[in-house]
Amino acid sequence: MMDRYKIPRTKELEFGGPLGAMILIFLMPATVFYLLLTCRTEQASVLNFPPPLPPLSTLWSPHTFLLLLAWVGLQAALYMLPMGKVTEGIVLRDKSRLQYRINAFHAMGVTALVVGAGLAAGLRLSYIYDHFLQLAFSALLLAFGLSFLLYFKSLFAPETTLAPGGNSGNPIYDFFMGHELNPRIGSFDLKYFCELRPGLLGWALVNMAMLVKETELRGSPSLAMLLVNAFQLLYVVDALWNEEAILTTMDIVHDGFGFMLTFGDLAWVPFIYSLQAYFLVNHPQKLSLPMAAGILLLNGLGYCIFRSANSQKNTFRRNPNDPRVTGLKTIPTATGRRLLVSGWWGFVRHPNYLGDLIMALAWSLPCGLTHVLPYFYVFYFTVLLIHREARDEHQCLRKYGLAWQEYCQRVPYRIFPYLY
Ligand SMILES: NC(=O)C1=CN([C@@H]2O[C@H](COP(=O)(O)OP(=O)(O)OC[C@H]3O[C@@H](n4cnc5c(N)ncnc54)[C@H](OP(=O)(O)O)[C@@H]3O)[C@@H](O)[C@H]2O)C=CC1
Ligand SMILES: CC(C)CCC[C@@H](C)[C@H]1CC=C2C3=C(CC[C@@]21C)[C@@]1(C)CC[C@H](O)C(C)(C)[C@@H]1CC3
Repeated sequence: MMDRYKIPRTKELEFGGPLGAMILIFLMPATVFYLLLTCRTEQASVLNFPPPLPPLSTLWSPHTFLLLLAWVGLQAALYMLPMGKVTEGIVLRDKSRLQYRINAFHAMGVTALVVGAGLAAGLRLSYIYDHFLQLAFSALLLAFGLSFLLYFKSLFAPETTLAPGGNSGNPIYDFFMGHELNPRIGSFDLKYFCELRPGLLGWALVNMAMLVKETELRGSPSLAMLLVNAFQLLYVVDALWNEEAILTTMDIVHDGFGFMLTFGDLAWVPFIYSLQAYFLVNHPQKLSLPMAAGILLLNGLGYCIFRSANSQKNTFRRNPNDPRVTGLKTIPTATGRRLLVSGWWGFVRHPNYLGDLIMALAWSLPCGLTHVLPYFYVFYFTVLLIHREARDEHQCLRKYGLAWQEYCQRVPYRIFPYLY
């Protein structure tokens, strides 16, 4: 009986299989340090030879490591507090459904109070800027440590709880992709916790620290820094407010919790997504008011597309008879679910990615046009979303077959209308 629910071996390997996974395990941390070190140089040029990595003895600091643990510990404690509602995730292969506490937005409120109280008591937020490399190194160690523990734990997990995308049988590949789908300690869901809280809130805190540092150095925050902080804070607040929506994302439904997501959540997001603010501390940019207004509009446009596309799909998936979506055209599929073919989802096949990419550009533009480095996020994110789109198409074709082919015919562009 249970055999029916066993997760089959992963046959189609992504990221170039075990070799690609091995390369990424080294490349992701190397990219973080390369970008942070280059960003600290006066020229901040990607054309220059990479600055040398400081000796390990200066990167490792027990104090910053403890601070990082305290931050993750605070977020874990807030996650466990009985505030907010409890909801169910999607139906799993063995027909069970896991329960999730929805309280990330509350956690953000309490975190703001804790940080505010700390500031009032004399806490120097610019400590984060001053110890940025040490903090990134601590996050790297934490991500490696957690990934090893997760892989070890997954070896004892029942076969029905493995991740469809991380069950190849190759230890390196499964370590990278994540062998277990929803690793939990009791009711504490490690992947769900890491996906939104320590990293996303950490990103917002890092940005704020950069703003404080800039103010300490130059007397007041620049318009460019204020825009970057405001745009990215909006994105973080939006993610926490719509916490329930991540329960249907590929990361929660398909991908295991391995090095890719552990490092992505705990190190890549807070230290790479904050690169624009880090750059602005030492490379001040003059931004005219009309330019700032243009960037503001661009971010507003991106956000509107991103939010309304995601909300349209989430509303439709939760209740296809909701009056907000009943006017939209759909295609029936053999699974009983329908596909939206008008509204945002009739414009391109991934309108939410389009909005996200427009915002990515708006986050980099305040850094001016003289440097490539602050545009790293735009390049990386374009590659990530094109790759993600291909993975999703593949899964949708398997799920919906002919109906998906009809959808692709009726909505020919994937992300960029008339381009791609
Ligand atoms: N900032 C960052 O680093 C990142 C941000 N993101 C953002 O996260 C958000 C979620 O992205 P992601 O999880 O990749 O995918 P999506 O939210 O786009 O979900 C894809 C799923 O939506 C459903 N779907 C696709 N087309 C239709 C349709 N026409 N009608 C109804 N349902 C449809 C399918 O699932 P089903 O039919 O089973 O419901 C498909 O698998 C996006 O806004 C993205 O930009 C993502 C990655 C990184
Ligand atoms: C560089 C590696 C090869 C890949 C690392 C990927 C991760 C950094 C991202 C994978 C999916 C993510 C999501 C978000 C952040 C980045 C990672 C973890 C997300 C939490 C950002 C906020 C959004 O509103 C969201 C929809 C909640 C995102 C979900 C996916």
